[in-house]
Amino acid sequence: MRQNSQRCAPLSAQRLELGYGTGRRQARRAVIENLDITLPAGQVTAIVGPNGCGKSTLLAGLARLHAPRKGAVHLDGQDIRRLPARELARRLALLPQDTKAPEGLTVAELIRFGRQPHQGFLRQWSEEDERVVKAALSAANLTDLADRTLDAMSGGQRQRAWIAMAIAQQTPLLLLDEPTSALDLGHQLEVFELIRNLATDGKTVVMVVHDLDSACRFADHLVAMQGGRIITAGRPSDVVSEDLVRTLYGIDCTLLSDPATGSPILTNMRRTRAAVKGDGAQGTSQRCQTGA
Ligand SMILES: Nc1ncnc2c1ncn2[C@@H]1O[C@H](COP(=O)(O)OP(=O)(O)OP(=O)(O)O)[C@@H](O)[C@H]1O
Repeated sequence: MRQNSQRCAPLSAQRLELGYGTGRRQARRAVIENLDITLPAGQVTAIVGPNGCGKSTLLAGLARLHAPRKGAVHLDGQDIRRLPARELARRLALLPQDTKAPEGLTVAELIRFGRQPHQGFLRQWSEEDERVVKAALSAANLTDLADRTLDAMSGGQRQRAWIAMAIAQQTPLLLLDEPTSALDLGHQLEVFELIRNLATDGKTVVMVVHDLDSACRFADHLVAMQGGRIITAGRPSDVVSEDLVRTLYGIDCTLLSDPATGSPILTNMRRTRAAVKGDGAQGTSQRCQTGA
């Protein structure tokens, strides 16, 4: 399941700096600073880290929603600033954390938007588009809800509809910001299995995830961020340690190995004394080995 090629790294960033605002209104402090990252092709990468450390900002920067203040993002070796918008949308899909759809839009209509990069003046809606939309509905287990309007659905159902739209875009690369945040345990598992299947089919998936156990179980590659920087990256079983959990979250824990999958799982969690006193995870931030 995890033997996919690393023949090329489709997405990477070099010395990336990202921040908010422009001109005089530009916030002085960058959110992401001097960051290098390479996302392994055909694999699932999970980006983890505490609230506000810059995960969503990084994902948006990788998808060209934020222009870098410094550095660059490369897709298959090309600077993404040079790619025409339609071409970028055929190669990379981003599912942001905050999604908004026009009132009254149905699930099927939303998913059809995913086909837009494949349409054109000479290329109208086709049977192939219809087949892809049906397959995306089925993959997200939404076939029975295809005609339901999004505003009449639960948060979890809506989240699956947006994932289906990203799937219908049929890009080799998917960037998913907290794709399971509104889902119950059963649907979380369903979405993570779907993500694994996408990687088995050769796609590269990058997801921001808060649940470290799920990140370890379903990702091949884990990137841990703190304060706008990557503090460690690699195979989950190589990089996740009790020290890392303490550094990131201000939590002491006992790390065990899942008897079924061998991936690290967190047990016996309690907040560190520093966290209880209000120092959060910051007091231990330098104790973890760095290196992305
Ligand atoms: N539109 C914005 N304008 C100004 N600052 C912003 C904006 N969006 C985010 N920030 C700031 O950038 C920093 C990183 O935010 P970001 O959303 O990337 O973090 P995150 O790691 O994804 O957080 P979370 O886990 O809570 O989703 C935070 O300090 C946040 O306040």
